[in-house]
Amino acid sequence: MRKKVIAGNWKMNKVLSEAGEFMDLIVPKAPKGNVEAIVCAPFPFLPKLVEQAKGSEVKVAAQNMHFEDSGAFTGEVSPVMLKDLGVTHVVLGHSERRELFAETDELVNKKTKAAFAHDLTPIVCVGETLDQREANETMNIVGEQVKQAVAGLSNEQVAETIIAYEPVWAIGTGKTATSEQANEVCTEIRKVVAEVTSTEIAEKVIIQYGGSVKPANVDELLAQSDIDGALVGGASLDPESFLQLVEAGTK
Ligand SMILES: O=C[C@H](O)COP(=O)(O)O
Repeated sequence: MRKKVIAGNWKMNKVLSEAGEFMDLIVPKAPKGNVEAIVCAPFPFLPKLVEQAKGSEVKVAAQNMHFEDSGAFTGEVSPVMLKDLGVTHVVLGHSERRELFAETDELVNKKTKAAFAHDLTPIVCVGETLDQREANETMNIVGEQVKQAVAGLSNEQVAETIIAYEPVWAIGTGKTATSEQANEVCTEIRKVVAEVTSTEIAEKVIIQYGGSVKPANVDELLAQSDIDGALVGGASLDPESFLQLVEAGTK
């Protein structure tokens, strides 16, 4: 049975003291077992959060990174730096990065390869816009994003990649995809992964759903056959709410 992975993506929120208080609250209470809790925090908080998470099963992720190891890339953060800090995961190709910072599938692929080169687990985000859904393009768009993100990876690396399906129209809008809609696309993603690797590999891949996930709807989403977790924005900012979401992953 695949484990459940609940990742809280804080986006550009909190200050260092608030981040520290959050970790103080969740680290001792986070449930163990077949669920993984990941906090995806802004870069300046990462060293402190990694320190606070030490000895626990809570993992700390970055929300982005550059694909090069080092160099003249003002304002960027490299995979080498993240690894050195003790970060274990990195969110790549979030729709806000794609939309607001012009990230392409090709760039996401370079970053995904760089993550594996430095032993970081990528959480690769894919998802369609409302226009694309209404034009019946969801499966093509999402399938293509997945194929391009994992192009050139070994089967073992694909098996280790976490894929987060986040319909853009459901992010921060309060509009959750129905659990059936979400599962339909997650099932398609697993099919695409099987096409480019094998059924065995596809069965191992963790596929999260993201988009207005909250304690009130998480159980139904996690009960779906191909949804193995959640990438949560707004509802991950409050420690009690985040703990409830992680707890839901143990059921
Ligand atoms: O990375 C998280 C997603 O963008 C979902 O955000 P949300 O839960 O605030 O809709």
